Amino acid sequence: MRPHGRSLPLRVGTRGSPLALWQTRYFLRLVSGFCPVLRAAQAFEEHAITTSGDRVQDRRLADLGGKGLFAKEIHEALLDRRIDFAVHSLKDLETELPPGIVLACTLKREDARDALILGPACAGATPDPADPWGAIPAGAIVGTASVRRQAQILHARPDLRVEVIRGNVQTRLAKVRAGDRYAASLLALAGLRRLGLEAEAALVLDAEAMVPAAGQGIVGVTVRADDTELRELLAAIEDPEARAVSTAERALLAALDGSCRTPIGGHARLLPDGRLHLTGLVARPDGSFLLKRSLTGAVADAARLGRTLGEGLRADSPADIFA
Ligand SMILES: NCc1[nH]cc(CCC(=O)O)c1CC(=O)O
Repeated sequence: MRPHGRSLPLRVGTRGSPLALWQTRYFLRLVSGFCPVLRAAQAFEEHAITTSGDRVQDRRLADLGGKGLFAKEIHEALLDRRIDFAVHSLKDLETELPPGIVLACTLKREDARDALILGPACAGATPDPADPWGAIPAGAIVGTASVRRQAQILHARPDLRVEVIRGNVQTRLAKVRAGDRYAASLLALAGLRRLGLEAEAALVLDAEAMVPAAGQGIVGVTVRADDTELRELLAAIEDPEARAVSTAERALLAALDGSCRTPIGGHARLLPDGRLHLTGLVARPDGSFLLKRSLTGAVADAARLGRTLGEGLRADSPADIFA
């Protein structure tokens, strides 16, 4: 397959962080491996785009009401035809895309789990998978900007304090290592692996102990809905398993319709028998309420599975969570 009559280079939009650029190059390797015309040195042009989310320094995205803050400027560039497609961390991409933009493909998932990062205050403690929080001293500060991680930590360890930590993966690791504020933090194992920083993880948290975010570890590519040529090309490199699990997870998220202030987790996996197993979590940010449930169903029903689980979780959560 080749993009007929298309002028090269194809322009790919991405955020500018080291992880975003890694993901973009990974995607470009995949497409060019599939399409010989795109193997030429000048076939692609990277457009690093600073998003509103990147400008947020010290606040929680939740406090800015910001769904889609990491993608707004990228969507605009796509609709304005300044780029041809865009590469995203799926977990940062809102469930409802702007009209005219589609999620054209999802790439093979990297590990979806969160990793525990321990600073000098936890030195000497040997992390125990059976008691993942045991290595963190009583009353210590855990740095995270994610209400999902915050709620699950505080539910397990109400004595801990959570403070916002921001910046890209490397910045956050440096802040924990400095040891002057945060005793520990949590990061997606996927990001650490892709940046060659997996050794920074003291422990990988089981997806049941710390339910990951919907789409975590999956790279998604968006294009204009009317760009049939690129949609076809991208469909060819789609990973069907990543599509199935992300469809279930994103339908769960959409059904819960939480704001960014609502701690929500969603994680699906394929069972050996080929069915889809989806776990969903809803909580209060302070961890005083936490509801976690799972459902199993057919891959063909991924969206319905997510919606059903989401609606059930919503119905059985106290009203203040969705207020
Ligand atoms: N919100 C930031 C973000 N978006 C995607 C990843 C990691 C990579 C991924 O989940 O695909 C991260 C960092 C983190 O949560 O540690």
